[in-house]
Amino acid sequence: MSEKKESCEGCEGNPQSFLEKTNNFNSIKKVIGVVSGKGGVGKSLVAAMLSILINRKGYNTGILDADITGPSIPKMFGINKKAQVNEMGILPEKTHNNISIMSINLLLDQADAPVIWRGPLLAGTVKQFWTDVIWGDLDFLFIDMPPGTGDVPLTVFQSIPLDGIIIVTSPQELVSMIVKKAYNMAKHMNIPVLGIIENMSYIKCPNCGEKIYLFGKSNLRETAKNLNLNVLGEIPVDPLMAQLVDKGEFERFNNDYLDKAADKIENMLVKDTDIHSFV
Ligand SMILES: Nc1ncnc2c1ncn2[C@@H]1O[C@H](COP(=O)(O)OP(=O)(O)OP(=O)(O)O)[C@@H](O)[C@H]1O
Repeated sequence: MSEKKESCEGCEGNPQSFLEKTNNFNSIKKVIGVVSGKGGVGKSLVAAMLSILINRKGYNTGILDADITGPSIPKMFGINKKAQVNEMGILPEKTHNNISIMSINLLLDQADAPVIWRGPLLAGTVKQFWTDVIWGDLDFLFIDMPPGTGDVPLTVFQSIPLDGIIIVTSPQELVSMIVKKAYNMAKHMNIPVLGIIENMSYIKCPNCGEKIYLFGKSNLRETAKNLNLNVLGEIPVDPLMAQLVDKGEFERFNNDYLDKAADKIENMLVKDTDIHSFV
């Protein structure tokens, strides 16, 4: 009879954890990743909208811009200062309404300099934003994840303890397997998927208010149902939002597209991660 040995670290029974600890100055209650299967679908816009809405509810909020090669968070908030670094770590910049922000653009001498780095360096930088940034006390930290499902997002998934992810998609994207890839990646890593947000779902006719589905009606709900996911919101193409982004005044946006999503995220804290409250 073979003797049953205790599983060691790395064995199936006890998979090795690559999770990194954040520094001792930080107390972060909930960490939420905002992901997309590919670039340009509005992931940064959604991460910023959710952070602003949660901040408006009175919670201490931060945004970790993990999109190192395409950082857009500081520009949306009109931040172009350089982050301060001291012997304790890196200090995030604050927006007008006190949202803490860290992005590679706050560390580069020139914000428009391209970051031509290989995967391990990109992933290492994101890890540092978790381990070396002095976020302090945060109720929610939103991570604008690197797009796609390559090695950089994978490392982020492995090294930062995410309480959940939100998948951002656009109508055309849903017909492909891209959403499923992001979903499967999270599932593989045992990270709860809080739901899907569809961006650029429609435009509203400025005269009669009719919704025009530029790409045809999407199969968002069907896809969500198949994957047993919540639809957390649908955002139209909204020129007012684009203008505020360009002016660096995104904190002033005024619409209710993601109000329900923000309520559900707030519930995570109230009900202490009862993830089932999402379903
Ligand atoms: N619903 C919308 N209405 C108007 N403009 C939008 C909308 N969604 C996104 N945009 C604009 O499209 C551009 C790309 O959006 P965003 O940076 O959020 O995409 P992303 O998925 O984060 O891109 P990447 O992955 O390449 O960083 C931005 O200029 C943003 O202001």
